Amino acid sequence: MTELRTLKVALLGCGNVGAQVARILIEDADALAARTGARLQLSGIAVRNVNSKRDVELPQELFTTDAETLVKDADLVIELMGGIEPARTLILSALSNGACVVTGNKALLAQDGPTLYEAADKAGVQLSYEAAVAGAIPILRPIRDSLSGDRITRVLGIVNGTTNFILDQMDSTGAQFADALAEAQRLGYAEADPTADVEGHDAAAKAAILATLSFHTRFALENVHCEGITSVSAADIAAAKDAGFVIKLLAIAEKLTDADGGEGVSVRVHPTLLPREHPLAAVRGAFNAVFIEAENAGELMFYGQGAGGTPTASAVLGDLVSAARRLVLGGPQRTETTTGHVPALPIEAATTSYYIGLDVADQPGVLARIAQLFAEHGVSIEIMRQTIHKDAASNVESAELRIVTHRASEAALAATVEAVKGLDVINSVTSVLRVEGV
Ligand SMILES: NC(=O)C1=CN([C@@H]2O[C@H](COP(=O)(O)OP(=O)(O)OC[C@H]3O[C@@H](n4cnc5c(N)ncnc54)[C@H](OP(=O)(O)O)[C@@H]3O)[C@@H](O)[C@H]2O)C=CC1
Ligand SMILES: N[C@@H](CC=O)C(=O)O
Repeated sequence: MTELRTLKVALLGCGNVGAQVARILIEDADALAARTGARLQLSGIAVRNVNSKRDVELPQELFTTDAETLVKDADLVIELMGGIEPARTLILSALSNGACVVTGNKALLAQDGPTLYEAADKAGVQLSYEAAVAGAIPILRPIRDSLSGDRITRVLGIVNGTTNFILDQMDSTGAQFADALAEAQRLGYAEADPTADVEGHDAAAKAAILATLSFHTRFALENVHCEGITSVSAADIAAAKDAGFVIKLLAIAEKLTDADGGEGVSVRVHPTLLPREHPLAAVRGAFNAVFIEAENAGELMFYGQGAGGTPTASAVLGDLVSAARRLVLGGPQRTETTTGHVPALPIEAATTSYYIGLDVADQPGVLARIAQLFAEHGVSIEIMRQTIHKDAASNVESAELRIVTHRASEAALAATVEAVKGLDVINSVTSVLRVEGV
């Protein structure tokens, strides 16, 4: 039997994901060699502190704090440190040395992707990042390869496991936000700084990557309208539940055509109400799901574990085997193709349905006045439901009004809400949330 070639693999980071990647590289070495046609030898693991306790028991001699030297001698580099620096410099150094790089670092890709893609192209090596979007779900390769002969028109997804876990816990068990976040951190779903999750920045980075691949045009983080879940209250969740909805943090990238036939792409992340029977409403815990609409394929849905060390390691290993196979077979490495030039649209260009909760005086003619105001602003009402409450102490009755609109522009909705607030019969506007799937 011919001796297999050995490829040296440098691992940068040994946290939630890195530790599982190291474990699989060691435990499944023979199977990976058989699939790759080369032995993937873990040559070292760069960390901040070589003495930290790890989730997995690994040979101590593999650990180093000298990432620069480790990278210089590698055929393949896996970056799982996170953050911008030193990850960026180490990846650029690896690429310029001719190593293929696998990363899960969506924050870096969304901030400085073009520099990295260009460096990979220039060096003729592969830069892969399946793990950067939706954890274990194979989503980037299907978009880039399987759908490359089609035209994607819309991508709609739950792409952050931490926020889906938090919203699901709040909805199903009545958990407090802080407790649910602490549990997501304990389970290894959250980013090192969980602000990136709860403020929507992690989902926005993923939305930029999805939009870039789907529309063959580079979209950066500043092209993504981003709202996180910190403003979603327990009362919003309860009201949504009562009205037959569930709140999810959605990432949306869709091609829009204006009245003059001009095309653009709206990329946005925000909390969204979904009817409980909608397929994305059934995505629980840290699971993710991505819907794709394409002109010829129609509707596709991808579902699986969106966060966590072991599921994410699966995506990293898939990229590693694929890059190693190319090294074994020879020939050019895959390069990025961003041949399109579709402009990014501001949030004002997006249209969506809205849920509006109002606390109103219980008086005759109130509903008609409100409906009239919506009509005057060009916002058409799909559902209007009223529930009467009586304050036990004062005996005063008030009405809770729940309105779901047809699709309207952000600008029309904002103007409507402002006008509604000015009506003397309105006690308060209790929620304004976007709605999909009605
Ligand atoms: N967790 C998840 O579910 C997912 C994470 N990702 C991405 O994967 C990457 C890794 O995530 P995760 O494993 O959760 O992160 P962790 O915070 O758990 O681990 C980070 C690792 O990188 C090391 N590290 C950090 N900074 C440095 C530095 N300056 N020099 C040397 N080593 C450093 C740390 O060393 P030490 O241990 O010594 O502190 C640690 O081992 C991130 O980019 C994340 O966004 C992608 C998909 C899912
Ligand atoms: N923090 C991220 C990890 C995976 O990308 C998430 O919660 O989805």
